[in-house]
Amino acid sequence: DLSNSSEEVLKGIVAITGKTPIFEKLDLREKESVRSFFKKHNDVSGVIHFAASKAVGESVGNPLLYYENNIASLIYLLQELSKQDKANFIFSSSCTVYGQAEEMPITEDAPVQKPMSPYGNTKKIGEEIISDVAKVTSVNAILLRYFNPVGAHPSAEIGELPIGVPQNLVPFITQTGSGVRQELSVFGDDYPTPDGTCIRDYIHVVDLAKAHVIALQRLLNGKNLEKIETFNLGTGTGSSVLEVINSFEKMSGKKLPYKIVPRREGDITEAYANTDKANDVLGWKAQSTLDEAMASKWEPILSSPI
Ligand SMILES: CC(=O)N[C@H]1[C@@H](OP(=O)(O)OP(=O)(O)OC[C@H]2O[C@@H](n3ccc(=O)[nH]c3=O)[C@H](O)[C@@H]2O)O[C@H](CO)[C@H](O)[C@@H]1O
Repeated sequence: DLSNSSEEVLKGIVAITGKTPIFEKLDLREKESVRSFFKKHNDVSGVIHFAASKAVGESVGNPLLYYENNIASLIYLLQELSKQDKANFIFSSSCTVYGQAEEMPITEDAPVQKPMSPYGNTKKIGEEIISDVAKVTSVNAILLRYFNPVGAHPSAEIGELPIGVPQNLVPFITQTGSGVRQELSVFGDDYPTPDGTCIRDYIHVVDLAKAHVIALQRLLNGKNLEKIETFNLGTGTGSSVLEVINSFEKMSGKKLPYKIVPRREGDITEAYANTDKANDVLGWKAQSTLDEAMASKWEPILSSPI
């Protein structure tokens, strides 16, 4: 889900633990390979689980791919982890579990709703599986509900480079800005928001990555820890689609060709986070503004080979 920040997370883990992570390719959908990995490495102190698919549209067309990739792999991991005396698990969840929340900003206590897509449903089901397992096993888990991750690492070595036509707003903007795409479509300007376009909470991937390092530290430290904890990871600020476009134009100095088209099915009007719990309990706060995220060095990423 967040492969573009895993390098940052790994660097953080090295800094915290002083240990070099083991790099090993592993197919989590293969129960036997998960089992043999844990047999070989019986001293795994924590797992951050990023290995999931995240394209909403693709999940509607191929739900079983999503249930296998996202749910089967999670079950195999938890089966092995729960055999350990002590196990720490961090899950990439999503604000999609809130659906269209009634109140903004959204707190972690807001009711979870059945998501509109199989992708979203894998996040909701994933959270439920982890909670059930954590209640009766050695597994301690932190569920991180990401809002909308954007931006790239300053090294420009990691960033978002979707294969094919991007479905998400920011990669579509950067590709339009660089001329790969001719024009951006804005999905609806008749929403009940100040400028009529949808509102989201865009969080810089590096801020998001740092939250994982802190969450892992919290699990390893174990102080005042509950078996299962949930945190919103957002900036706390909502931005409309037109505001994101304006920010990109300001930071890149490029004019972005766009047209207003009808609403995209399944989009909610607005979602932005109340981040008090993450601020207070994790001691984490997003540092980057939308402008800083939009100023990410995305050009080298776009021109790099897939
Ligand atoms: C409901 C749902 O499952 N949401 C997922 C989707 O969030 P979102 O649907 O919020 O992310 P997105 O980047 O696809 O869209 C953000 C906003 O931009 C608008 N837009 C998007 C593309 C475009 O070409 N033109 C345009 O106007 C869109 O209508 C929305 O209002 O993807 C995210 C991945 O980063 C997360 O996985 C979210 O869980």
